[in-house]
Amino acid sequence: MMETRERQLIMVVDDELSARLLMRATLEEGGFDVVEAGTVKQALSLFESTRPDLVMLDVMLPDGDGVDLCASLRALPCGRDVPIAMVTGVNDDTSIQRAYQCGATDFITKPISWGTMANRTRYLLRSHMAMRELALSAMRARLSAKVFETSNDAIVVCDAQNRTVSVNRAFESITGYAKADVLGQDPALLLADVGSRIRYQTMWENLDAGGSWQGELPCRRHDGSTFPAWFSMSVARDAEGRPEHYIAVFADITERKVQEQRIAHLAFHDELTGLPNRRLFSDRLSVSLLQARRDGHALAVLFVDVDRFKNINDSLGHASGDELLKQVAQRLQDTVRAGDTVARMGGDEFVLLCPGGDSKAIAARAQLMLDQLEQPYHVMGMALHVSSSMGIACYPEDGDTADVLVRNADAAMYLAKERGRNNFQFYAPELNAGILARLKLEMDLRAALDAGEFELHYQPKISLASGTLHGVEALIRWRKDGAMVPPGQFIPVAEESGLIAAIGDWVVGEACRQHLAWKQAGLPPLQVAVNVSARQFSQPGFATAIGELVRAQGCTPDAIELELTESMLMTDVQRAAMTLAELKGLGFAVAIDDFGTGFSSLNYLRHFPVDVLKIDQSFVRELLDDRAALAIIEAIIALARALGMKTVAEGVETDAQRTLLGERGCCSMQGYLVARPMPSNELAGWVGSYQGR
Ligand SMILES: Nc1nc2c(ncn2[C@@H]2O[C@H](COP(=O)(O)O[C@H]3[C@@H](O)[C@H](n4cnc5c(=O)[nH]c(N)nc54)O[C@@H]3COP(=O)(O)O)[C@@H](O)[C@H]2O)c(=O)[nH]1
Repeated sequence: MMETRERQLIMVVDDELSARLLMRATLEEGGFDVVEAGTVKQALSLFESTRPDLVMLDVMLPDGDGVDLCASLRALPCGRDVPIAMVTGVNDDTSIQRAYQCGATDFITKPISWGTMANRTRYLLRSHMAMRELALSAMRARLSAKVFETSNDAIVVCDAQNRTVSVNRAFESITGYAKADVLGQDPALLLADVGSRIRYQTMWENLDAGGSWQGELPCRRHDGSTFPAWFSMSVARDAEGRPEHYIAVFADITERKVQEQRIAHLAFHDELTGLPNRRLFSDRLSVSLLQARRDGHALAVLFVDVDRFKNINDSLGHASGDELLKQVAQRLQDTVRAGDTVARMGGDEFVLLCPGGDSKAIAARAQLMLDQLEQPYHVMGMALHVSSSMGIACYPEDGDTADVLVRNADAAMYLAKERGRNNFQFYAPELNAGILARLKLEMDLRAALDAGEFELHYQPKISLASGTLHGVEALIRWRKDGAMVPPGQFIPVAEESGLIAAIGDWVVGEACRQHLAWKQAGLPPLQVAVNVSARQFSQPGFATAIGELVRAQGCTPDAIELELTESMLMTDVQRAAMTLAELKGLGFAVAIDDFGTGFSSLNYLRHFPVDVLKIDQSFVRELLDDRAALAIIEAIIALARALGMKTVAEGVETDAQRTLLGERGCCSMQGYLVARPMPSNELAGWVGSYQGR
């Protein structure tokens, strides 16, 4: 209210009208505005509505006591801070005493000196204002002192000559200096070294130019230990703009620096082993390549992969796997020379950068490393025998960028795996993308078998005459990274690499297990047909081995039908005939798959103890449109009949195909018309709902 008024407002409270009028006239003439009240009641209401800057209050009022009114005004929120002058008789000591207790500011004694009244009022207002400002600045000073003392940051105040005039408690605890040690001193005594003194100079230049500065300065404590400090410096100037005080606020940022360093370390290092990570390795390799190019030196990149690491991780747990990786990392570090870099690329893959050296020297070092890596590891109380494989790419012959060298070393590592693991291979340009993809697929296949990523799907086989279900064909599937890989994409690779033997054994074992499971679940006896690869069939002792495998599962061989192809039998007819005889002797059923597509000597066929000829789906597909296809099917059916064999038509997709096959005397069929291959858990439901059509 006061700010918006042009003249200060005085409230005069007196029961005598003449006294009020006189007071009004005097004050208005003296430059004030005046409001009047004659009673306590009027005074209270007028005070609240006008908020005067000063109150002149007579002690005697008709409806109460002026001293009580003073107390009531003070009790109002807007009355706490208004000067109240009591107008009283000279000898009224008791009233004066009481009035002071009730919050009166001053006294004007009667008879009133009207000539000095306006000046007296002005003085009253001014002194009240001064008192108020004094109280405010005292409060601010108390606050500043409190902030100064309780701040967690150290505060140093220096005079214009940069002599310390004040420090707070945080300064003492951070630096270990007592206040007495530093008063009058240049705070430069805190600086840790020459470097920080140079920065201190820069700080002064900035401070003089801009009035403030922020930055890091390494400092030394009283006990000689050092710490990084973050400073905020400012200048307080006098009215003429001359520096009066320099104020430095600083914090010990040791902890923050440790955290920052940790974060920076993590960005470039592997958390498990502490080795440089892919990013740092790539940086170092790029720098080394620049040097090698400039100096005409060679360098080698060695890619190391722990053999069968997944097995260890899966069987012994991740904690053991981690421990093993840490030990591998340590051994690699122990074998490299100063200037080499060992990094972890992720998983069980490590990579080394070895500047200089010819391929002979690199080979010797690679062998040394492999020897070290092959020594037993002691993990969680166990001795683990683990080897590693290594691929090497050299600059300049195998690439001249970091990416290419690492990629080629990786490719060479796959070759080392392919060549039996626990060896190193140099990159060769013949290791092109196609070969690499195949090598990778092969490695993945090995891992898939260990990881249980294969599953069997089953396709029902039904009698064409009765519609009854009499067996299923087991077809392998690979569940890789959530997607299903069809066998056509991996069986050929499994065959070439020899992995098919292990996969084939798994298929037979799984088929037996499932046959028994369905039997126990009350399903009709379902003979399971499994596909046998040429490589399996040609293995010496195949019949005995598969017989033992089936019995080991608790099955009899008649639960299994072995599907072979014509070409398998025709490669070495005599051997094939003997193996077939053995298989038959053990009780297995045998079918010739895809019959009619390969080269068969019908003469030999009569010596093969085979139960079923499977008519290839290529003939079935053409059956209705191509007379030749129908003729071949009729011939196969006739041949089978003559030799006492059954026939199964594959890939039947339409009713017309099924009808025609039935009319021509084919015994059984399988195909999408009846059911697609399905997982074992779906088959039980399918059997329940199958109507036998
Ligand atoms: N050595 C092993 N070989 C195996 C094994 N499991 C499968 N295979 C061989 O892979 C080839 C491809 O098999 P797949 O992709 O499973 O295809 C089979 C059927 O799904 C498919 N089929 C069945 N009915 C129909 C149909 O109505 N239409 C249509 N277009 N396709 C159909 O045909 C394939 C049957 O193959 P097969 O009876 O074996 O000739 C394949 O050559 C398999 O032999 C394995 O465990 N080991």
